[in-house]
Amino acid sequence: MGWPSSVFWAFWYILPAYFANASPVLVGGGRPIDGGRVWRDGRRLLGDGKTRRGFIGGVLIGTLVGVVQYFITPGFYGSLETAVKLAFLLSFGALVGDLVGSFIKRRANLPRGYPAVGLDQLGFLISALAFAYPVKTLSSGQIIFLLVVSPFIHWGANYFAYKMGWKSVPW
Ligand SMILES: CC(C)=CCC/C(C)=C/CC/C(C)=C/CC/C(C)=C/COC[C@@H](COP(=O)(O)O)OC/C=C(\C)CC/C=C(\C)CC/C=C(\C)CCC=C(C)C
Ligand SMILES: Nc1ccn([C@@H]2O[C@H](COP(=O)(O)OP(=O)(O)OP(=O)(O)O)[C@@H](O)[C@H]2O)c(=O)n1
Ligand SMILES: [Mg+2]
Repeated sequence: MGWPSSVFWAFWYILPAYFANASPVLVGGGRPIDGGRVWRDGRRLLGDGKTRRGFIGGVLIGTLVGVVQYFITPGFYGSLETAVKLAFLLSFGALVGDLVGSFIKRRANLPRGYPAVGLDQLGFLISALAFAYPVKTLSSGQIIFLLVVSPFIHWGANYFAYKMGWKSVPW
């Protein structure tokens, strides 16, 4: 594979995780996953920014993106079943990583929405890659590429969402 094609397939592979991570901003809200509960340090388990609707909506949208991707490039996935499994694991993994990130942020006494550089941009990605690994993975070069470029895309996407009035902070 030449590098333009490696780069393309790396983005194509990770797209469900990107969608899953971005969707809660638009579809989230309502009851927080932690139900308002506090940890033994007296602070919220996850906080009000992690809602059940955002989580479920993100997993559904990310998985749906995988179905669409299958019909565009069936050869990349081999079967619809593989595409759905992969997209589900990438989406679920991304959102679990997002929850772990919030758990860590609350333990560090960072309020909801406060930036944690590294964690915010890479937590969801590393978790998505790990969950999806058993079904299909990328070359190590492609993984390193995603780790390097995703923070910039994440910042760009958040800035865009802020400018659109979808988020109250540009991170
Ligand atoms: C259909 C429904 C209801 C929702 C679709 C959601 C949607 C618009 C998905 C876009 C998917 C996508 C390709 C997103 C960009 C990739 C990415 C890593 C997103 C991470 O999500 C960040 C998200 C939440 O941040 P959090 O981790 O703190 O929770 O931010 C929300 C962003 C959006 C809802 C807007 C999505 C942004 C765009 C469509 C614009 C994308 C702009 C860029 C990629 C700029 C590129 C910049 C550089 C520097 C290259
Ligand atoms: N499982 C999720 C994840 C996100 N969101 C929505 O998406 C917004 C942005 O997500 P994120 O930046 O991950 O949350 P923060 O509010 O920054 O909270 P934290 O400090 O815990 O990361 C949240 O405020 C919330 O409205 C949601 O409803 N459910
Ligand atoms: Mg945030």
